[in-house]
Amino acid sequence: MGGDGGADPVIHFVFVHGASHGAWCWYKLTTLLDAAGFKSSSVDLTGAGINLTDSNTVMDSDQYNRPLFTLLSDLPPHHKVILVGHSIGGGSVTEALCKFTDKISMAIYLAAAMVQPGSIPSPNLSNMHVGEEEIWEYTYGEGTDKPPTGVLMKQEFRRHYYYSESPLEDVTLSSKLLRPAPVRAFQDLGKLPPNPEAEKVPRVYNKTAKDNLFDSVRQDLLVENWPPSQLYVLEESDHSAFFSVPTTLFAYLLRAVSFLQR
Ligand SMILES: CC[C@H]1c2cc3[nH]c4c(c3C)C(=O)[C@H](C(=O)OC)c4c3nc(cc4[nH]c(cc(n2)[C@@H]1C)c(C(C)=O)c4C)[C@@H](C)[C@@H]3CCC(=O)O
Repeated sequence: MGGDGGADPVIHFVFVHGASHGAWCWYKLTTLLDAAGFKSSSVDLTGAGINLTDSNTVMDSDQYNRPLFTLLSDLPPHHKVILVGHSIGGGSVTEALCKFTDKISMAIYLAAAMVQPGSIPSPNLSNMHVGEEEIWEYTYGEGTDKPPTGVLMKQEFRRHYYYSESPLEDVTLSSKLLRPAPVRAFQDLGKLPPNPEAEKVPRVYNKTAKDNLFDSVRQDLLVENWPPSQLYVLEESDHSAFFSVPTTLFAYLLRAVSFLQR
C-alpha cells in the first residue's frame, strides 16, 4: 500500500473534505490513525479551510482540486495512498482516481458522491433541495445578475442537516470554520469520461444511516449504480461521521484496508 512491496510499507490515508469544510474536520480521525501508527494527510482544497484563495474566484474542478493533485503528484515513486472523500469530496476522489490511478490503492467514499466516470448521474442525486425551506445561502461574486459563485448552508439548518448526532463542541467549531463552497467547481461532477484503469482500483462505500442531508434512498442509488467492492453502514452516523462516530469510522477504515493486505 505505502510502497506496494517497495521500501516504504507505511499505510497512508489521505482525507478530502466535502463542501464548505476543510482539512480541520478530520482532526479526530487523523489523531486516531496517527496514534495507531498509520500515516495520515488531510488537504484543504482551493478556497477551503486555511487555503487563502477566495472561493468565489474558483472557476472549475481542476482549480478546486489542485491541492489534492499536487499532494498526489509529489508522492515518492511507487508510494500509494488510500483516498477517503466525504460528501461532494467524493467527486474530487473520483477525479483523482482517474488522473493518478497508479498512486491510489483504494478509494473510500463516506456519504459521498460516488459517480461512475462515463455514466449519466441521475437528477435525483444532484438535487440539493431537502425539505420545504431554502437551506442554502448563495454568494454572487460576479454580481447578482450572474450565476452564484459560492454556497454555504445557513447557520440555523446546520445542526439538523450536517451534525444531528455530533457533539455540540464540533458544531461550534464548524461555525467558526465553514466557508462558502465554490459552486462552479461542482458543475463538472459526473462529467468524467469512462476510465477502465480507474475501475480496477478497489472502492469502498460507507453509508451514514442517520443522515438528514443525504438520505438512505439516494445513498443506496449511488451504490446500486456503481457497486463498490465493500459496503459498510455507520448506523449511528449523521452526515458528518468524522464528528458523530469517529471511532466506528476508524474501525471500518482499518477493516476496509485489511482486505488490501491479504
Ligand atoms: C451546485 C450544485 C452541485 C452540488 C453542490 C453541493 N453538493 C453538496 C453540497 C453542495 C454545496 C453540500 O454541502 C453537501 C456536502 O458536500 O456536505 C458536506 C453536498 C452533497 N452532494 C452530494 C452528492 C451529489 N452532489 C451532486 C451534484 C452537485 N452538488 C451539483 C453539481 C451529485 C451529482 C451526481 O451530480 C451527487 C451524487 C452528497 C454526497 C452531499 C449531500 C447533498 C444533498 O443530498 O443534497
